[in-house]
Amino acid sequence: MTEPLLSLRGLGIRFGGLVAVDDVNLDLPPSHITCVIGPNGAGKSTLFNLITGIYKPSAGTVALDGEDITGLPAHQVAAKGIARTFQSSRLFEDLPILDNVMIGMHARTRTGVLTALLTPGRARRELAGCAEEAGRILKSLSEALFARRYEPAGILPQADRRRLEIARALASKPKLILLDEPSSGMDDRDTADLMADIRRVMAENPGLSFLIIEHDMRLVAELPQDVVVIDYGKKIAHGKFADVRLLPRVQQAYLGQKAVEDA
Ligand SMILES: Nc1ncnc2c1ncn2[C@@H]1O[C@H](COP(=O)(O)OP(=O)(O)OP(=O)(O)O)[C@@H](O)[C@H]1O
Repeated sequence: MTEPLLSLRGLGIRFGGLVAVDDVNLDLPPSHITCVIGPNGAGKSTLFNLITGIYKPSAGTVALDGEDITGLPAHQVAAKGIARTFQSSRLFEDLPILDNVMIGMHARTRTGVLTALLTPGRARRELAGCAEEAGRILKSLSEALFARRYEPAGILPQADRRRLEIARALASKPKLILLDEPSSGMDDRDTADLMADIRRVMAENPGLSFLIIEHDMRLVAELPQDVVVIDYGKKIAHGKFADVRLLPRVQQAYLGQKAVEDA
């Protein structure tokens, strides 16, 4: 079997009396799309926060490409190769679209794009190189977004905001991208475009994997190779969506015990 890209062992965190993520073991291969599903409050976002160093685990380990990254602060996790987007959009609304992509490079540039953007005159050469690369990334994701690259990000509709966030994540040259509910607020057409974007990004970036929290079952049924189901902080299933959705434990998590008995 291929060496896992991401490997979680016994991962958990408690907030006072609440065990929000409980003893999660998970291996994700490279070049793979996995969706994380589960009822509201199951612990999906908390799992992302543990993987990306926003929370320090109470138990267990996180390894990327065989390297233990447990407990590293978020910026170091990003530099190791894990990028993410959030449930709510986190763009710099007043900055141009292109600059929003360049900010994604901050984790891996020597001077730091942020410093360079904020102190004109310094690190000009590095900044010019970054702008060129950011333009290339943007163009590969969307010609239309590239054409509007000097307009402020704040004017973009929801689907383009998501696209721009993915471009910004790509700018850090990640091995793994975590997307938190990327299709929220999208109609069917936007969701279909989003899936096409993700497939194209995968094809253009060999080895890159996605871990995606999603509630939209059309996307979950179509896009990932595998699905992980979380309930009350525990991983209760992992496999093909067609198989996982039939498991009584999964149906119970979504519908409740009574509905399963009545079905
Ligand atoms: N910083 C925190 N302090 C205390 N409790 C927290 C904290 N973060 C999350 N929780 C709790 O952990 C549990 C899991 O929350 P989480 O947001 O991870 O769920 P989720 O599966 O992402 O839900 P949703 O699908 O609604 O976004 C919830 O009961 C939540 O209230």
